[in-house]
Amino acid sequence: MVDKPLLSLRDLRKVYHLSSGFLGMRRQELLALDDVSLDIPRGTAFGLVGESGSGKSTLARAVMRLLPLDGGSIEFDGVDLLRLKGAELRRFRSRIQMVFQDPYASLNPRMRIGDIVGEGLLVHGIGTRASRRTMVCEMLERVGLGADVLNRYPHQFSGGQRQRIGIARALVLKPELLVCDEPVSALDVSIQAQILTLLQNLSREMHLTMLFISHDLRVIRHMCQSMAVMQTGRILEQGPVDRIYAAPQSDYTRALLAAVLPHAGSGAS
Ligand SMILES: Nc1ncnc2c1ncn2[C@@H]1O[C@H](COP(=O)(O)OP(=O)(O)OP(=O)(O)O)[C@@H](O)[C@H]1O
Repeated sequence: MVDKPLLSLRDLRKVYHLSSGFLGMRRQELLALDDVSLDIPRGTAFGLVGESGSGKSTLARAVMRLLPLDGGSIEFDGVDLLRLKGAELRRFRSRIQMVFQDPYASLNPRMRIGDIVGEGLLVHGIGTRASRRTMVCEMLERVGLGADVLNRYPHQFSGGQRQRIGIARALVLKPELLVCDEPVSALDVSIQAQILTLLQNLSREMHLTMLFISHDLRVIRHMCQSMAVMQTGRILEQGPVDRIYAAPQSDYTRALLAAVLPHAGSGAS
């Protein structure tokens, strides 16, 4: 029997309303998600690629329930996420966590690392003060940082280390779904592979399901089993990564592939 997907998106629709002209009198609409549907099986990584402005971050924010939608449904572990409110929604929030693109902007500069990583545990009322500290130290160790960082501040760390802190903050809650929105694109190339390997290892050890957003097709191929290609709010094609790399269906995907992998999809292996 095939497992039900952990995450199922059906016909997601998001319209941004933009004001322009004199006193913002002219209203324009931008369709950022245009009937987006996809399924992510439990324990797999699903890649989302597309150029800047194609709607990837909008999709991520919608899954995190950080943004109201204009249509569609989000089912997580068989539950309609868009219907949840209050305490029920808070419970679900700990099961879906996010790693952000910019480790400089996404960590509060005035908070100590121990408090940043432990904040989710506190908010969700998990553990005692002492057990939260233990969980935070263990998680920091798993991302390659020692307990000596607990009382330090984000500015004392490099970009790669800050992203490790962002990963620890997300994973200390032991989520089932991890949404990674361009988690390495703000980092030096030399650091990117280390962070991707860390995410891969933790994902395996913690049985994570991942929605992995990137504009870099090489990163998607490295990390994901299936993928979708987005353009102007629509999914152009989706399927197993190997199939899309070997036989892209759309000209847009072919062009994206040709830009980074000159031999992909050309029939050559
Ligand atoms: N808050 C907002 N208000 C109005 N328009 C927005 C808002 N957020 C995003 N947009 C627009 O919606 C479209 C999709 O943006 P989104 O950030 O989701 O794309 P993206 O694929 O993640 O791009 P990037 O890779 O640059 O982050 C873009 O045209 C963007 O300008």
